[in-house]
Amino acid sequence: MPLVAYLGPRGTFTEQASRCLTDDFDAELVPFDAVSQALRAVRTGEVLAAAVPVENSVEGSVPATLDALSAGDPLVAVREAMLPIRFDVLVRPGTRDVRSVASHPHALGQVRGWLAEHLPGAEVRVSGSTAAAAAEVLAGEHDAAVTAPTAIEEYPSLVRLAEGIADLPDAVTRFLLLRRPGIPPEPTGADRTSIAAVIGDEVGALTELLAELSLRGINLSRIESRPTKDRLGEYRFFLDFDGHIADARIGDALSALHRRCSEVRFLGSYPKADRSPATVRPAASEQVFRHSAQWVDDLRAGAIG
Ligand SMILES: O=C(O)C(=O)Cc1ccccc1
Repeated sequence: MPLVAYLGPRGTFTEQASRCLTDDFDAELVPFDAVSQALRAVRTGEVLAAAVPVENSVEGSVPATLDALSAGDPLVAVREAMLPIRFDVLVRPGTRDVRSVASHPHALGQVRGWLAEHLPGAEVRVSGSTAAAAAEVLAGEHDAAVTAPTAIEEYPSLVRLAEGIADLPDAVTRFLLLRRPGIPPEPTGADRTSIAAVIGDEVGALTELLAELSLRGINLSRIESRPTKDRLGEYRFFLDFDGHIADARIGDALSALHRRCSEVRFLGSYPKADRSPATVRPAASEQVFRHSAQWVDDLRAGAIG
């Protein structure tokens, strides 16, 4: 049975997401302590794929995931999942005074208001994941953990101090299933393409990169920058846009970016979790692209334009 890595231990949001991401094949889910370790296991071939959190509607991107995607051998996303996010607070039975509370940074960021109101004196500590924080509470390292609602099933000797909390009730986290590069999943008409691009430190470089997309009627759904870590002021841009590399307008835009950027990494074309079809302007449709490419071919072959 293929192995699929996830950010563990058992009981994380990513474990839940990994079940959605593998619901069309039999997979054995294997927990790893960090996103970077899960991705390393994909790169070495120890596992087939890894489920990782990539961004949240409240806290933004997960930097550990973006960094692990841009360093090391390339990986590509083949599926995405969205999970609504609410949290429980778990403590050891009999805990009266909560002096420390731990969780994954993205969880802490989404309950900041609740913590300030209900546990104002507690020291806030960062753990590798929400479930790692629960394990650490069990071991007596912290008094409370902010966890996924499913975590109590893995830590039944802890009790809920609070249930279903979130500063913003409609928070959603997006997860990706990443594999070693291969033929992308078939286009569905409701796909997303992700890339990471490094541009030169020149006037208008970012505007020109974005123009390559907008001129071809491509809808950008995310842009995020991370330092390249090579030199101060140099950034890698993570872009998500509607469409599939098999689409003429996307292939055309990618080849333009390849000419323009000092580095472009293809991070996959995969079906969007919400299955919302891409809206394509008439001038950017497959048919129009094919027709105009044919026109150029005909001219080259000596036809009269
Ligand atoms: O720590 C977890 O449970 C994770 O899967 C990472 C995470 C943390 C907070 C919201 C979404 C994902």
